[in-house]
Amino acid sequence: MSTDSPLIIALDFPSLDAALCLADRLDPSRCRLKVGKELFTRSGPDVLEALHGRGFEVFLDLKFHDIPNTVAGAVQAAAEQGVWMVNVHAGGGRRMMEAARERLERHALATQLIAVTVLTSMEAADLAEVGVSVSPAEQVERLARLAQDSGMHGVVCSAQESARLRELCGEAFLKVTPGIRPSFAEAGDQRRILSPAQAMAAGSTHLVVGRPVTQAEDPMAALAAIETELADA
Ligand SMILES: O=c1ccn([C@@H]2O[C@H](COP(=O)(O)O)[C@@H](O)[C@H]2O)c(=O)[nH]1
Repeated sequence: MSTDSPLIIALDFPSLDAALCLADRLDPSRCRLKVGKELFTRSGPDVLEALHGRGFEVFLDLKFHDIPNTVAGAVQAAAEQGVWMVNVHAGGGRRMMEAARERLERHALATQLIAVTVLTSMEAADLAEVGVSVSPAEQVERLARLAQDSGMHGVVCSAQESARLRELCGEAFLKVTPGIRPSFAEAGDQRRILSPAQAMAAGSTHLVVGRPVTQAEDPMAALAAIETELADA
C-alpha cells in the first residue's frame, strides 16, 4: 500500500518479533517503516517479507559504502526484494553512486535511491575529528550537490539543512530527515534536530522517527501526537 504520509517509523529493534509487534499496531496508510542495521543483521530478508506482507512500504537503511561494483550489487539485491527506498553514503563518491543508479536503471527497478550526507548525530567537532574542516551545513550542501549530479533521487540530511537544499536542489529532490524530535522526546545521541512541524516547514519531504515513537510508553499515542502536530502546522 502506498501512503501520502511523510512519516517513516524506524524499527530499531533487536528481534523480528519485537519489530513485528510494533508493526502490527501501525497502519500502512499512515506511515512507512524503516529497517536498519540492527534489525536486518538479526533477521535478514525475512523482515522485509513480513512487512511487505502487512502492506508497508519499506526503507532499507543499510547505508552502503564500498567500491562501486559492490554497492551496485547490494542496491540491486535490495531493490529486487521490493523495498521502496534504499541508501548509500554520498561519501562513497560519484562513481559509486552512479554505478548504483545505473544498476537500478539497467534492471528497470523503481526503488528510490538516496545518499546519506552528514549523519544527524554529528556536529562540527565530530567532522573536524575526521578531517572535515567545514560546518555540517556546508558539507551537507557539497554532498547533496554531488548526490544530485550522480543521479540520486534525494538525500538523508538533517531537517536543519532542508530549506537550503530545497533552494539548491529543488522541491522534487527528496530530503529524508532523521533527528526529528517532538516536544515530548529527548534528543539522545542526535545533534542536528528539529520538531516534526519545523521539519515540514523547512522542506523535508520525509521525516524519520524512531525512539520518540518506538520507546514511548504508548507508541500509538506518540504517533498520534506527531500527526496532530503536523495537521495543526
Ligand atoms: O543521519 C542519519 C541517518 C540515519 N539515521 C537513522 O534514523 C533513525 C533515527 O532514530 P531516532 O530514534 O529517531 O533517533 C535511526 O534508525 C538512525 O539509524 C539517523 O538518525 N541519522
